[in-house]
Amino acid sequence: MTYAFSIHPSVDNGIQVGDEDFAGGTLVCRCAQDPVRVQVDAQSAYNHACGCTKCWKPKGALFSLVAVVPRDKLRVTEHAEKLAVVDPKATIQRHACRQCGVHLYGRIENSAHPLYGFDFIHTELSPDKGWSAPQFAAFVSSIIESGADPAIMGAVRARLKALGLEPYDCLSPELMDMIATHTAKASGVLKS
Ligand SMILES: N[C@@H](CCC(=O)N[C@@H](CS)C(=O)NCC(=O)O)C(=O)O
Ligand SMILES: [Zn+2]
Ligand SMILES: [Zn+2]
Repeated sequence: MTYAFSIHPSVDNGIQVGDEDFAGGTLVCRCAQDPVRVQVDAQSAYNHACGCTKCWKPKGALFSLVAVVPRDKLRVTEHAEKLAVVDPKATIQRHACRQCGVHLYGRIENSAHPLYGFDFIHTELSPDKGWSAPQFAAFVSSIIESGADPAIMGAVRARLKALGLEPYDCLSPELMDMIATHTAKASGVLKS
């Protein structure tokens, strides 16, 4: 079966399973010369497709693939001088290569944020194999904000389901519950 759209090149032909024993690798930007390199000393978690307008997507893809790692397990090892924050006002500070445009990592600097401590990465930027597989699709309706025809949404959701990526219009229930629990504890509604 061929489709008129690409969810993402890493999943269009089926999803590769992750390796339980994988413990991290390198992310490399797309510059032919002097690429930015980021060392991640952890397996990724919560890997998912994100349809929002802010997450970096390869050309032609409707979705980004984005995962998290602990922020203390990520460090820029080469050409940090090429990085710039895409939108300094955003919750997630996305550090992109000014030359080739890919986002090397996103970081939350507000320590009160429910997802503080997670850095956001795109494992497709790594030559290493074994990163955790995408599990669900988030912010699916948001692809319309990037120009997707609303008429294809039924087909997009059906394709995501067929790939095993349950579509949600915000984050997955597990993550939404985690965020709400953090908020309820911060306000005192729940005991911490
Ligand atoms: N509909 C909006 C949704 C943006 C959004 O809320 N993105 C989520 C998923 S990445 C988020 O957590 N954003 C925080 C941020 O971008 O800093 C869009 O597509 O721009
Ligand atoms: Zn680059
Ligand atoms: Zn996103």
